[in-house]
Amino acid sequence: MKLLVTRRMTPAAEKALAARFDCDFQDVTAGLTPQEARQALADYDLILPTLGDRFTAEAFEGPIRCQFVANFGAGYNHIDVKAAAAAGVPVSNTPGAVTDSTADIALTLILMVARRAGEGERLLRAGAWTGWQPTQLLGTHVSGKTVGIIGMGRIGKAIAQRCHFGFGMRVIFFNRSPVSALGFPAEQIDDLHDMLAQADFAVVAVPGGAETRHLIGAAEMARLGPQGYLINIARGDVVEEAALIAALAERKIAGVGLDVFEREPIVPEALRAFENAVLLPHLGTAAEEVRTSMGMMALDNLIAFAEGRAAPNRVN
Ligand SMILES: NC(=O)C1=CN([C@@H]2O[C@H](COP(=O)(O)OP(=O)(O)OC[C@H]3O[C@@H](n4cnc5c(N)ncnc54)[C@H](O)[C@@H]3O)[C@@H](O)[C@H]2O)C=CC1
Ligand SMILES: O=CC(=O)O
Repeated sequence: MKLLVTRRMTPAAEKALAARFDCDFQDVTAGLTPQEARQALADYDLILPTLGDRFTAEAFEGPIRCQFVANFGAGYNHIDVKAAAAAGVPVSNTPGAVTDSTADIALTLILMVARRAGEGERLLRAGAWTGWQPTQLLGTHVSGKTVGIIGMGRIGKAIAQRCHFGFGMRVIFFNRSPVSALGFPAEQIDDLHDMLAQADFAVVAVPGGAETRHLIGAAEMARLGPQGYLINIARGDVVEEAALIAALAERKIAGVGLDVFEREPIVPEALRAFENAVLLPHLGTAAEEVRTSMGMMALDNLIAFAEGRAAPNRVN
């Protein structure tokens, strides 16, 4: 079967994919446009896409040869999975493989923004460090503070674990359905605004898509308050970027740590200008082993489909 892999993968993942399927590895950095996605659906039996490839409803409107789309990544908001199902194309993702590394990046952002690490490094690299001072670059102590997690799924739980066991933090969370048996103390709060008002660090870990678009806007940042930090490792458009820029300018929140942006790879100049904004280029899963595991998981789904078995991570 002919498989389109829309980006280059790790050598181990490419080797495993090429051993099983007739692969075209696209050596590009830009994602597929809806027109290119439509062409790919017409030309290939199988597709392994990733975020940035725009498999919109329009992409599924043309003639379709493709029988299975195995997304490389946990988030699949770039694929219209309802349109895919209507066109008879099953879609899978790679949950679990991404969990620990993405939780680690959330903790990286919490620590960097609270302890002003980016700001300190910029100062040092600029040759402006004059030596240790008792009152220089004073940040916020993370241990013992309250973390409020929005979306207590796989990644949310892994973040909560790290915060509880690693930093002795109080854990509170908001989730659309009840969550139990976490194995450590954590309080579910059903009102997002109430939860934000209690949080020192609010961490966004919900899936992207129409339901969560701009879930965090001006009103939510006002609830977090001038001592509160906002962290987003989920999808950029869950946080209303214009409202975030206004909140930072008006000092309505203490700072922000972002791994994701509304219009990646565009990061507004206004956002880049804030010293209290830590900005990472979507590094959540950027570790060799993790990207290989993601590739292997996508491959497992493709093999299951090709052998007539149920794909383990089907989402539609
Ligand atoms: N920065 C990065 O590199 C990465 C980002 N991600 C993003 O993280 C997201 C979450 O991943 P997982 O934890 O594996 O997913 P998951 O499906 O295990 O967890 C999502 C949680 O959010 C909750 N939820 C969904 N909609 C909600 C809403 N409207 N309000 C409140 N709660 C809601 C669900 O009930 C679930 O508990 C992915 O969909 C992806 O977009 C994932 C991996 C890496
Ligand atoms: O953003 C990455 C993903 O796996 O989703």
